[in-house]
Amino acid sequence: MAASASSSLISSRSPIKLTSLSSLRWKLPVSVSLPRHQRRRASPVFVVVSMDAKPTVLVAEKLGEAGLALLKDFANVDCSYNLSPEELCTKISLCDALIVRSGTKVSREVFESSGGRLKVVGRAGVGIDNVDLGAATEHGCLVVNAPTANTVAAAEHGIALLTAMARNVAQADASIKAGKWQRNKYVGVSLVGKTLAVMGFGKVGTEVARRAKGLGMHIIAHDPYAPADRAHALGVELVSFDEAIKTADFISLHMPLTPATSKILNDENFAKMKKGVRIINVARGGVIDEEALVRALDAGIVAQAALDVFTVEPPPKDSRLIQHENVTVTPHLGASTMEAQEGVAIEIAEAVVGALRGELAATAVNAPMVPAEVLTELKPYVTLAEKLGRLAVQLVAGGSGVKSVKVSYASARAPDDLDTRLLRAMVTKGLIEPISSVFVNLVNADFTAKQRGVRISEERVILDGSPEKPLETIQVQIANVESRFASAISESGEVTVEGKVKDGVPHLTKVGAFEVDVSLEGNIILCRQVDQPGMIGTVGSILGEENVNVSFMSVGRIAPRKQAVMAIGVDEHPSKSALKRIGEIPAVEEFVFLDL
Ligand SMILES: NC(=O)c1ccc[n+]([C@@H]2O[C@H](COP(=O)([O-])OP(=O)(O)OC[C@H]3O[C@@H](n4cnc5c(N)ncnc54)[C@H](O)[C@@H]3O)[C@@H](O)[C@H]2O)c1
Ligand SMILES: O=C(O)[C@H](O)COP(=O)(O)O
Repeated sequence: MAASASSSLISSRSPIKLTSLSSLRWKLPVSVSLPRHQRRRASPVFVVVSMDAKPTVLVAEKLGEAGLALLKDFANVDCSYNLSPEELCTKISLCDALIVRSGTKVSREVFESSGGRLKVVGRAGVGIDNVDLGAATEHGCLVVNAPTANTVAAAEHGIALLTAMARNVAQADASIKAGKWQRNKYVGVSLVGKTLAVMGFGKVGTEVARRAKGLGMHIIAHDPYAPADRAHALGVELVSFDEAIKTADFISLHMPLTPATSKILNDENFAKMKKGVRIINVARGGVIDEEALVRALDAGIVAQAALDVFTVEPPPKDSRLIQHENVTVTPHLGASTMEAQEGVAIEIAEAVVGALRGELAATAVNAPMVPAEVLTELKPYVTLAEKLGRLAVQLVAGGSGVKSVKVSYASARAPDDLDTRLLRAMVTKGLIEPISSVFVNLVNADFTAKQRGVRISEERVILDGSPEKPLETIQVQIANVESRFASAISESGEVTVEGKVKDGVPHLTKVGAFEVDVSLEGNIILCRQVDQPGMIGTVGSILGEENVNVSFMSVGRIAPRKQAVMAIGVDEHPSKSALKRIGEIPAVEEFVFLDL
């Protein structure tokens, strides 16, 4: 049954070993062939597709052969290049994954057109500004990228543009091919001793700095998020944005395109630069206001620019910027070396195949990343969290809207040592999936809860003792609702369930004020009765007669011969008549069947 399959998770960006988590894959299909209710029960926290049928991967831009071979071993691969937006939207409903470079816009329409089938978008490169991340998250679609394989290629291209620009290589080449010999016109500038400002001291920026140092340049860098010690280790000084652009002879751009960096080089900032500054851009065209750059070139503030990327790609043929004689351009070639493209193809193919298999995604862009060792430890608690969510919501009476949920984690660990994002996502999944048609995973859990107006707060209860286990108990409480099983309401008025992990197996240990102990491996019947001899036998025999296997029974009572709650774990779904017979036992005051 579904409960035997566990959940698949997401990890940190650092390379990780997945073997210990391979058992986390869901075996049940989530493909279109299954009835909806079964699909919901089988849906993992993270991904993805049927392990029975081959998934389909649409490769929408050219990808290196080694990557294609990896994909073909696992999936049906449809290589369709140069699709129009309409064609992409039509095809996508038949695809489980999509792989693109920077030339394909993966817009909201693409996610909407996929009808929920698209589960992974792989960006074969770094920049994900062509993917609508918000829409991906809302649709529970994981976005992965290949952030490392083209770093050196981009840095080398930056240096190529820097040196070619300084010595007018492109212009002189065009001139000589036009039959001219203009030695005086193409006198260049030297690099040694000049100041280069690296804007964005990430992977590419760092490699550019390293190489430019070898050319004898003085390097400064601006990056609000880069650690100063990494810069110092390379002999690079981190400075403010203004200081960087005011003092540099050369400015090389290496930041992502974000709302904060969009058109960051504009009229106002060009006016602050040294007259005769030279600009290199191998990041994204949109970080420069291109019209302002033309004005700065015309005014002589910017002596030269070397650009690999443009706001619109390809740029209009008659663009003044492209045609400007002091501008050197290449058609977004930064990542285009044989080596980088093979590397990127392998990196993205591995990420996409892994994600489709339900393994950890080390390069997830739109999901919280939880380190692999934390995941291994949290695995049984992840299942517990989902089951408690499922139980709690089924205890709510129809018509009561679930709006306010509190999840309490009791642990001897220091709060910083326990990452609860994954557990919160799983409680959310458990709460929402039984009452909706939404597929909830780690990618879209917070969004889905917010969209449905469910506020999930978290509380840490710090326990004394040794913090060997990550958690002692997880408690889920739903406030301001009525319950189908009155005994599930705690003294403080919330539907309350609590559980713990025993020998690696999740157990329900509390319902309302009643302590019980039942393994959360099958389904559960909760009965409130007057505590008296023979009750376990009576209920057990009814279930036996109805061919329902009882896996666990536990009774929690207020006091002997007073009210008690019996929790019965059952392997099968009892028939209506079995449940009716239990309800008719005179001592039974209320009962509920809970589907896990
Ligand atoms: N031309 C190409 O073919 C090509 C190839 C590879 C990468 N790129 C582009 O280069 C850029 C850098 O890639 P990367 O792999 O080094 O990414 P990265 O994430 O490793 O580095 C980006 C750095 O920019 C910094 N940053 C963010 N906001 C900033 C701001 N407002 N000011 C200054 N710095 C800021 C970040 O802190 C980070 O350190 C990206 O835009 C990427 O798309 C282009
Ligand atoms: O962000 C990147 O990785 C580069 O811009 C490369 O883009 P490309 O894959 O379209 O060459």
